[in-house]
Amino acid sequence: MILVEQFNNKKLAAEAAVTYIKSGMTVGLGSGSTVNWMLKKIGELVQDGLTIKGIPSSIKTETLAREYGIPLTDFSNVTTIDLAIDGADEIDDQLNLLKGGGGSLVREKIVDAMASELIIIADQSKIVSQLGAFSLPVEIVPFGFELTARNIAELGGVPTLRKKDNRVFVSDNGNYILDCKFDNIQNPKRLHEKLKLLVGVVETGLFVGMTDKLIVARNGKIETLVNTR
Ligand SMILES: O=C(CO)[C@H](O)[C@H](O)COP(=O)(O)O
Repeated sequence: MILVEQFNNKKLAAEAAVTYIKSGMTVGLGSGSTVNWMLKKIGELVQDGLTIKGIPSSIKTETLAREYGIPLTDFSNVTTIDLAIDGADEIDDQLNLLKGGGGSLVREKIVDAMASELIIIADQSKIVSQLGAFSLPVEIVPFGFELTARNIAELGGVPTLRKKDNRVFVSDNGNYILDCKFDNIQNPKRLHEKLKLLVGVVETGLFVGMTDKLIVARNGKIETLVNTR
């Protein structure tokens, strides 16, 4: 039997988030396949007269945004981002995130952290009770990566150097990524802090306490959760 997904939940969540974008805004553009649906929709709205400026969080997003005709800007021209919309690999019930499956975690974190509001878009497959089934991406400086990997292993992770097409994957920032298996990340903030203290670590895929709103599509229905912290 072939199971065909009845609804495109990523597309639904992305299009629901776009309704929060208003003309005049500077919008942080996340990365990933869910965000790509958002870019398509923003492109259509721009054709219809929406005036925004986007700040992309990856070269892939930048390329696609340009193809869709979305006007872009950068940090030399803005002091604030009104709204950022991004995807995630895992989302826990505190709306903490595990991100970086697409390898864009550093730029995503910079864009998301700068935004006055961060909306996360996802289908239901991303909702978990505890982060960590997905290996945690950690971006590291290439020099001495073997040592950084050993130090991460001492914290209880099992790091694997990310490869693509049989070559070491290199991020948009020229760095490597270690996908680190931690069984059950019980305290994401603490783990993030410990990893950040290791020399050679640039950034982790743990986005703790950053989400303002989660838009998740489940079986064709949208649920919106607002972080009231
Ligand atoms: O963190 C990310 C990329 O670094 C993405 O947001 C995350 O991987 C979600 O991707 P998708 O929408 O394709 O499931």
